[in-house]
Order: sequence, then C-alpha cells, then structure tokens
Amino acid sequence: MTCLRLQPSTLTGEIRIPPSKSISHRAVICAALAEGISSIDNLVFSEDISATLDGLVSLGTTVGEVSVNPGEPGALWLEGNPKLQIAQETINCRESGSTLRFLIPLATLTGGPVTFTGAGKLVERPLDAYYELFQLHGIEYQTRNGYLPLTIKGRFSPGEYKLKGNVSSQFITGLMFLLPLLDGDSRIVITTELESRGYVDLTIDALEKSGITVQNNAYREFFIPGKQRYKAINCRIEGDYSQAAFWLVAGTLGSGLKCLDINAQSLQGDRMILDIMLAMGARIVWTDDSLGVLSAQTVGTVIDAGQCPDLVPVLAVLASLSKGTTRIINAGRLRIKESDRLKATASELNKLGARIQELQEGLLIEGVETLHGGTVDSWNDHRIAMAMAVASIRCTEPVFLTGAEAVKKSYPHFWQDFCKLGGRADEWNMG
Ligand SMILES: O=C(O)C1=C[C@@H](OP(=O)(O)O)[C@@H](O)[C@H](O)C1
Ligand SMILES: C=C(OP(=O)(O)O)C(=O)O
Repeated sequence: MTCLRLQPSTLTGEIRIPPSKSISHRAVICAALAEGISSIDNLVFSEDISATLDGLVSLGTTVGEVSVNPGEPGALWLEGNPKLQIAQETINCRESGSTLRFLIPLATLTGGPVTFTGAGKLVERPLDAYYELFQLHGIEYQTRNGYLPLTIKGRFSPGEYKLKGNVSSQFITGLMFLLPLLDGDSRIVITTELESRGYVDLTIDALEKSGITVQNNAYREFFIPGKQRYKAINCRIEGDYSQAAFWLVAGTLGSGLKCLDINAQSLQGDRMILDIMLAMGARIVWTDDSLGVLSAQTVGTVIDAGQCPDLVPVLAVLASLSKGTTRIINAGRLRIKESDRLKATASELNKLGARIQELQEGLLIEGVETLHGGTVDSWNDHRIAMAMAVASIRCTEPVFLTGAEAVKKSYPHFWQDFCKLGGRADEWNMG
C-alpha cells in the first residue's frame, strides 16, 4: 500500500484532462459489437478501462494498441463481432462496476456459461436487478450468496425489461447494449424516478454513433427495435468532467487553474459541476480552448447529487472550505460505490478538521476556515484519494494518505498531474 505525504501547496497552471471513463467504456463496447474494425483515440488504460478491454477479449474481440507512449493516452483498434463468442470463460472485472454491469447482458449473447469475478468492494455491489431478470427469462445463474463469482448460462429474449431507476443506471446501459441485437423489439421500463440519467444519455449517444436507434420516452421507457447492427466507429474520447471537477475545486481553493480538452457542449452528467460551483460563488472562465477557474471564496448551498453521484467527495471538500452550511441530498447510492462514499468522505475529511455529519442519504457540512492535516486513508477508492489530495492543499500541516494508489482505477497519472500543477507529494514510510 502506498502512503504519500502531501504537503500544503498551491496548485496552478494548466492541465490536460484525461478522457472520459464513461465514454471510453461505451466506445470500446460498441466497437466490440460492430462488424469490422473501429479505431478509438485518446484512451487512458486505467484499471477500469483495461478490465473492460480484457473482458471484451474474453468474449472474442480482437484488440490492438497503436502509438502508446507509457503514461500517455493512446489509440486502439478493435475488430468486433456482433455475436461475440467465448474465448475465455472467466471475466475478471477487477473493481469496475461499469465493466460488470455492462458485460453481463452481452455475455448472454454467447449462451454461456460465463463466470464473472471481481475484487474489492465490487464482489458485493448489487446485481439483484439482473438476478430478477435472469429468473424471468430462464437464464441459469449461480452466485456465492448473491455475491461474485457469478456464473450465467442462457440467452435473453426480446420483450419487456423492468428496472428500478434508483439503484444504478448501469443496468439500463448494460441492457441497452444487448437489446438492439436480439431478433425482436424490446422495452426497458423504469419503475421509479431515474437517477444518473446523464449516463443513460451517454449510452444513447454512443449507440447512435454506432448506428443504433433507441427511442427515449421521457426516461420512463426506452423502446429498442431488435435486429439492429452496430457499425464500426472512428472516434476520439473527450475529457472527463468527473476528473476535471477535482482540478476545478483545487483551482478555486487555490489561485486558479485551467483545464484543457473539455467539451463545453458535453452530454456528461458531471458537467453539473459547473452549475453547482457557480451557485456556490465560484468564478468560471471559458476560453476557446480551456475551462478555467479563478480563486474564490465560496458559500454553502444545497446540492442534489441524484444525477451526479461521482462529484460528491470533491464537492464535500469545497463545501468544507466554503462559508456557511452545505447540505448534500439524494446521495444514498454513494454507499454502494467503491467504498461507502458518504461514510468515507465524512470520516476522512473530519480527521483533517472538517465538520461533516453523515446523514442516511447525504451529508451536512459546516464550512471551516482551514483544515489542519493528519493521517487519512483512501478506503481503496480513487475518488476519496483524489478528494484528499485536493483537501491537502488547504491544510496547515501535511496530510499522510494511505492507499494513494487507488487512483489507478480511473486516473493512473493523477499524482504526476498533481505535482505538475505544483502539488507536493512524496512517498512516505509509515514505519
Ligand atoms: O454508466 C457509467 O459510466 C457510470 C454510472 C454511474 O453509476 P450509477 O448509475 O450506478 O450511479 C457512475 O457513478 C459511474 O461512475 C459511471
Ligand atoms: C463508481 C464508479 O465506477 P464504477 O461504478 O464503474 O465502478 C466511479 O468511477 O466512481
């Protein structure tokens, strides 16, 4: 386990934002389902994206790398196969919820059996939505008391698929990849208010770019004609708003910085970071080629996290150093991510002097003038590790962060970027 000493520092300058993890997952999956060769540029081979690529290879896709310089985004070509076939029966999704929930429906194209394994908290992240559908569609499955490993055997048939909208949008996305390939029409019916809908928008957009039609009836029902064919794609992945959020908060708390490779018209739900930060008094500056922030004293507000769960850890840092009270609501789903993110965020920031009360479905945060430093842990969660890095810049004493390597899940070069912007991180032996 890596322990870093993070010394108080001011981040400034400009930084190229890594490609969107969500769009990357979708692009490589659509390419894997297309006949012919696709090429995808600007991919970062994080643990999660590597898990999806390895999973696709296990399902018969051929993947080749072009022009990859270590530590830099690279390009890939993929030769897809709309029917998929089992090249390897076991798919290790590592710690990636997206990989697991996106590949399960696709594995049924092969008829199985296919076994899904994983690591860390993924082993116990919920899959009940799929288990219910397996029972309805006669798919045989075996789990270890509901947890991974999961083995499935059988095929889905066209028809109606009911899903709750408040557990994980990843089940909807997973089914959306599969259903266009079945030999009849299907519907996904959402039985509660849909949260994380920006991620469903990203899925529909990726499908459209691959020539697949989905009819969105007000996010209550999605009609998906069968017998469709994915066409090969040629694309470049845009920068990731969920990752830019860390730097935007760091710049606001420090002396301003600029993010490069950010699409102002992006469909990413976490683009909401801009509205939330503006409501808190941040100063955001767009230029032709960058999204910048100036330093600002922000104020507390009410943040509804229902559509942007991944922003919560870093917003809790901003709220902790804002004037007044912030209430983060509709965030219950954070408990079923890589860590219980409500508990982890409150517990670790409080160790640094924040005043956060954990609520059942959110956080109540009283702003403080300054944080004091101390020893914290990432809870093996990349977003907690990155939030601690941002908090450290406004501490009066160093922060010792254990489990700092968790960033590799989504942003393997995070610490290099942190230091490039003036952050001071060095390995520390806790003795
Ligand atoms: O579809 C996606 O790419 C994602 C969906 C979200 O999950 P939920 O829908 O489970 O909230 C998000 O938290 C995750 O990081 C990525
Ligand atoms: C929750 C996340 O990812 P996943 O669900 O794919 O593991 C995340 O990246 O914050």
